[in-house]
Amino acid sequence: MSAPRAATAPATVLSVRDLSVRFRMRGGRHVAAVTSATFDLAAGECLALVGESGCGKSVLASALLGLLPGNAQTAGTATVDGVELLGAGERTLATSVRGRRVGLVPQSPAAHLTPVRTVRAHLEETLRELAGTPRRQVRAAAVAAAERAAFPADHLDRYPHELSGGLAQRAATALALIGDAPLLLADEPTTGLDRDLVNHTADELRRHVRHVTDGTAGRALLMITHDLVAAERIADRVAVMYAGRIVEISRAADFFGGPGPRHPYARGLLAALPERDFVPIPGLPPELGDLPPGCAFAARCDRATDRCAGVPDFTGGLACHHPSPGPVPGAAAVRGSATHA
Ligand SMILES: Nc1ncnc2c1ncn2[C@@H]1O[C@H](COP(=O)(O)OP(=O)(O)OP(=O)(O)O)[C@@H](O)[C@H]1O
Ligand code: NI
Repeated sequence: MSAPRAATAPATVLSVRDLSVRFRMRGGRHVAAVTSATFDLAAGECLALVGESGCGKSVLASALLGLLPGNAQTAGTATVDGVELLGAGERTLATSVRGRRVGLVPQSPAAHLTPVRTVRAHLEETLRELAGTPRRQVRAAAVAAAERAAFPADHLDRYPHELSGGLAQRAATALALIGDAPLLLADEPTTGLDRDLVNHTADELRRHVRHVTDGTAGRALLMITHDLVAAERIADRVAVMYAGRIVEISRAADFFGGPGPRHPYARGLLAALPERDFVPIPGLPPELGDLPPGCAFAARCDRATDRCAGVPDFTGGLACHHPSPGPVPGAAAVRGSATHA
C-alpha cells in the first residue's frame, strides 16, 4: 500500500551545511576526513550514506553526535530540530542531543550493550534517564519499548552475550527509540548479519521511519552502510561519499533504477556489485592525509580530463566535471510513485 502524498513538504529534521572535519596529526599534518558535506534530511525520509571503507562516513556520524576525538577540528553547521550540533557543549549534547534529538543504532550492538546487565536493565535505565519514566511505571514501559523494536518479552532477562546478532540489534534499536529522537543514525546496522537478517533489519528500521502513529511524518534516518543491497531496500535517497566529500546525492529510484547515478564513482560502485557487472573500480582511494589537488577520483576515472585538476563544485546534488546524463525530465514522477509501495 502506498502512503498518501503529504499536502505540505515534510519538515526538515537534519540540515548539514559545509560540514568539514579535520584531524590534527603529529608533525603539523592533517587528515581531511570530511570536506564540505551539505545535505538535508526530512521527517519520514531515509538517506543512505554509502562509500568505500575509510571515506569518512563514520566521522560524519560522530560529528552529528558530538563524539569526535580531541584532535578533530570542525567547520560548517549541522542542526537537528533547531539545535546546532557543531560546537555544542558537552552538557547540551548530553541533555538535549544524544538520545533525545539523535538516536544512535550502533554498529556492533552486542559491544554497545553492557555485558553484565540484562536487556531489561538497559531499557529501564534508559527510560528513567531519557524519558523520566517514574519507578512504578518503568517495568511496563520497558516491555513496551522492547515490543516497539520487536524484541521478544521472554528474552528481556537475557544478557547481551546470550542474544543472537539479530536480537542484539533489536535490543539496541529499542534503546535508540526510547528518547523519541526525530533523527535516527544507524552506522553499518547490518554488518556481520546474513542476508535474511540484513533484509529484516532494514525493514525494521524502515518501519521506525515511516511509522505514523500520531499524524506526524515519522523520524528521519541516516543509514551509513557499504551494503548497497541494504541501501536499495530501505533508502529514499542515496548520498555517495568519496575521499571525504559527498560526490552525489540522488533519489534511490534513480540511483538503483533506469538512468543510474551520474557520478563515475557512484556508477563504479554499482557496477562492482556481484548482482551487477561484478567489475571492481581500478585502483585505490587516496589517503585522506594526502589528498591530490582537484577531483580526488580523477586518478581512477575513465572520464577524467584536464578540467579535473580543479575540484568540481557540488551543485544540483552532484560534484563532477563529466557526469553521465541525468534522468529524463518528467519520468521521475512515474518512477517515484513505485518506490516503497
Ligand atoms: N581520531 C582520528 N585521528 C585521525 N584520523 C582519523 C581519526 N578517526 C578517523 N580517522 C580517519 O578518518 C578517515 C575516515 O574514517 P571513517 O571511520 O569515517 O571511515 P568510514 O567511511 O566510516 O569507513 P568504514 O566503512 O570502514 O567504517 C579514515 O582515513 C580514518 O583513518
Ligand atoms: Ni565507518
